[in-house]
Amino acid sequence: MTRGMEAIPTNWHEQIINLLAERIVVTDREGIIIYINEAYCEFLGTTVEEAINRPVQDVIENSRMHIVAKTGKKELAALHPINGSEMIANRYPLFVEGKLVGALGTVMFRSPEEWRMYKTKIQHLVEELKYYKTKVEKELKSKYYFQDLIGSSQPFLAAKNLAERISVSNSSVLLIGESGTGKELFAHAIHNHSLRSSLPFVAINCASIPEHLLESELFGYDDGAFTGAKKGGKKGQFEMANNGTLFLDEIGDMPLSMQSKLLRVLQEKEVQRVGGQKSIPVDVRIIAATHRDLEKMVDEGKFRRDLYYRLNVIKIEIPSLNKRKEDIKLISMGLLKKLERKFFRTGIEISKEVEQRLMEHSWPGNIRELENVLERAINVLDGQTIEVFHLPLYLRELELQSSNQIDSPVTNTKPVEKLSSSISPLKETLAQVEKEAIINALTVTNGNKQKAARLLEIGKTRFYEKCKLYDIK
Ligand SMILES: Nc1ncnc2c1ncn2[C@@H]1O[C@H](COP(=O)(O)OP(=O)(O)OP(=O)(O)O)[C@@H](O)[C@H]1O
Repeated sequence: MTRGMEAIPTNWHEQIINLLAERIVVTDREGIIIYINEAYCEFLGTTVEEAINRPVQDVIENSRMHIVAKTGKKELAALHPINGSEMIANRYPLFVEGKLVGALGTVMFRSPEEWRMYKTKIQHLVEELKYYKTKVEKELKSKYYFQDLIGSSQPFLAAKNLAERISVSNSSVLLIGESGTGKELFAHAIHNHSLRSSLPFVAINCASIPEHLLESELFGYDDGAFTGAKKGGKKGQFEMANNGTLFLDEIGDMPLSMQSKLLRVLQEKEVQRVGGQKSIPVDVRIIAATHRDLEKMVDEGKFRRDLYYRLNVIKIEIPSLNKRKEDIKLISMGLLKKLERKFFRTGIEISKEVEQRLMEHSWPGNIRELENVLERAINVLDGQTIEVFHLPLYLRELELQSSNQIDSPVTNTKPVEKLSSSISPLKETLAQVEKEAIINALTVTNGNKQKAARLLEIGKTRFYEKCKLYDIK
């Protein structure tokens, strides 16, 4: 029995070829057309007789067939403008007995209508893909640069200069600083200044992920690793950050069991997905951050010493805002510019008295708190100048060191009756102060209860109880 092409009668060949691709052209190595079908010629407004034996670029506008016939490199699904339409062309080199002899070209769509129909069908898929691509790019891209880090005080510049200098190295970085001092901003800037800047920057907050999910978040999981696991498994943050930077925020809050697993990955430079057998190599630069005293935690057995040494290759301490008060004005100006863009406003200023209050407050929530204070002020501001009455209560009632605006008990001249009427039972006053402190802490932390509890230095459970007591949502 005959098998293969020999079984097909020769006079069928042309029809079969034409059915496979309505427009087809074949050239020799020099790009001279040796075959072109009628459909193609009709579309080009020529005839087979006129086209044969002519250089392909003289017959088909924008053709690259002569190039493929020379390079031997195929070009698939290339956009090819012909007669004002964008056709999709495939160009293949032809090899006979291992020798490049010419090229074969096909046009994938038989008419612009056909292309349009197809295009409509795939258009929404393309748009969906574009949407997810931008989303992923945004999430995996670091947003801040060193020029976004405002401050000219000596301790801040020392931290910033050190961070800039060590950006290019691959060593692990440990950022230490109170909440809201800009640790995340530093991490972004270091990545953006490094050789990995065009590669992913993945940030993970170790405190905000429930302990039982942290492992699969970091290392991913394989198909069927646990009930509810996504089909086909899921990449972990280590794999997502491959070749780039992984920012482990709040590393001090990582449970001890996870610390050992993290250490293993850092030592072996490979991850194993939850429920998986395979080791996946990863090349990731680690930037870790915490507001906690890791050395003390190590001494207390709450943080692994070996992991601490591994992370603490380059330590950068970011000064808290009250240690660089000379930066407050500059930072406020920078934040106002940012907020003006957000609120579509211009020319906002702060009054001298507000400036003084900003200088005298202790800023437990650091720059995040300052940002929230200014944002709140803009929200209630009708004119251009932020005045004291635009500030939150705790700043309005701040006792100024260098002014006599608020009467001190010694110089107080209010009548006794007036004074006694303003005095409430101690229990009530204390409750009021407690309530305000909680509200302020929540303002400073953008409503993050865990962080607020930390600022107030009370446990989470007590914090929640107090919120319930004072009806704070
Ligand atoms: N030097 C700076 N110049 C301008 N803005 C800053 C600076 N540092 C921090 N910020 C702003 O302050 C806010 C808090 O910064 P960031 O989130 O980086 O702090 P953090 O130390 O990581 O806080 P946390 O420990 O609570 O996560 C952000 O909105 C950031 O834009």
